[in-house]
Amino acid sequence: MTATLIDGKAFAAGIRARVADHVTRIREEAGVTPGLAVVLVGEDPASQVYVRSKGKQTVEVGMASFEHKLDAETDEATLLDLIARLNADPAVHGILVQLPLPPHLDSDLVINSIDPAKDVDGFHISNVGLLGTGQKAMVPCTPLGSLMMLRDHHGSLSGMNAVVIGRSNIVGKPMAMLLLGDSCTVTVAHSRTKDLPAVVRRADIVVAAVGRPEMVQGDWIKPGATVIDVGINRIPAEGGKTRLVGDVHFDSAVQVAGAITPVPGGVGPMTIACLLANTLTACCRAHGLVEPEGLTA
Ligand SMILES: Nc1nc(=O)c2c([nH]1)NC[C@@H]1CN(c3ccc(C(=O)N[C@@H](CCC(=O)O)C(=O)O)cc3)C=[N+]21
Repeated sequence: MTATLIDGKAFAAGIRARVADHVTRIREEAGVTPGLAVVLVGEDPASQVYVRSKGKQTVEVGMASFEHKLDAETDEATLLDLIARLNADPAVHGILVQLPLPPHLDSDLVINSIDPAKDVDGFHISNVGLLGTGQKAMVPCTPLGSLMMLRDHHGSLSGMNAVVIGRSNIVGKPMAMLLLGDSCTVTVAHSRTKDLPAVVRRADIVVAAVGRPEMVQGDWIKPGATVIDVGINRIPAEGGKTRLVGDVHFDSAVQVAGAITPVPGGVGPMTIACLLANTLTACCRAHGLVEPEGLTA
């Protein structure tokens, strides 16, 4: 038996269509256009590609896109000054500072200087605290997109055993909070976890977010489990080319799992779709407008 493929690319297109509808509606009813500002420091080529595709999709759903590219040597005061201006700009409802920042910049300080109401990444300490206590927050995009696919596939997640592999602030920890919020029994595994394969074998839901290409093997997966592969790793391929793989060894896992997300075309497109959804949500909250349904946690 082979697993059902969870098509993140198609799912994300559906979310963008719903976002676009709601954007039209609030423009007609309230004369408001949501705006997303993306700040990129330095010239990492992968980041540039990613920022360009976010900008394009932002415009496609009818929102305003503001891109700020600063050179790699930008000092902290200059970056904080830009964030202060974006915080004060009524045309900007969402602010994303592309991570990682160059090492001379303190990313915690930078993120915590963003107005929490505009923090569409959900990385500000206020949003982390709100999510952790079950209050209305801006929810990090990758975990939110992963949760949407899980809810869509299963209906209720209540009582399921979920194992999150990875404890990062951007994926592992918020993913664990969201799964707990949906009444899963959650285990957060990481590089020091003893007998990781045995821990993963207990899971009805596996979320792999470690950043190690193809680490999770098919024989670690409980038959019928749902596997969400958050990894996006570029590895060498034949003929001097490269290819994208996840943190899960897809060819072996697909034989055992009940459902699995592919890479590319799984979590990645959902991350961007949720960024747009969060920007719309932030805009609606800022203006006291009706929020779109089913696009938040
Ligand atoms: N503050 C901040 N927030 C982020 O959300 C953030 C960030 N910084 N820094 C960089 C990472 C990376 N990231 C991706 C999102 C979508 C795809 C994506 O759509 N990938 C496609 C494939 C793209 C390709 O072919 O290269 C896919 O998986 O199908 C990839 C990477 C968001 N990030």
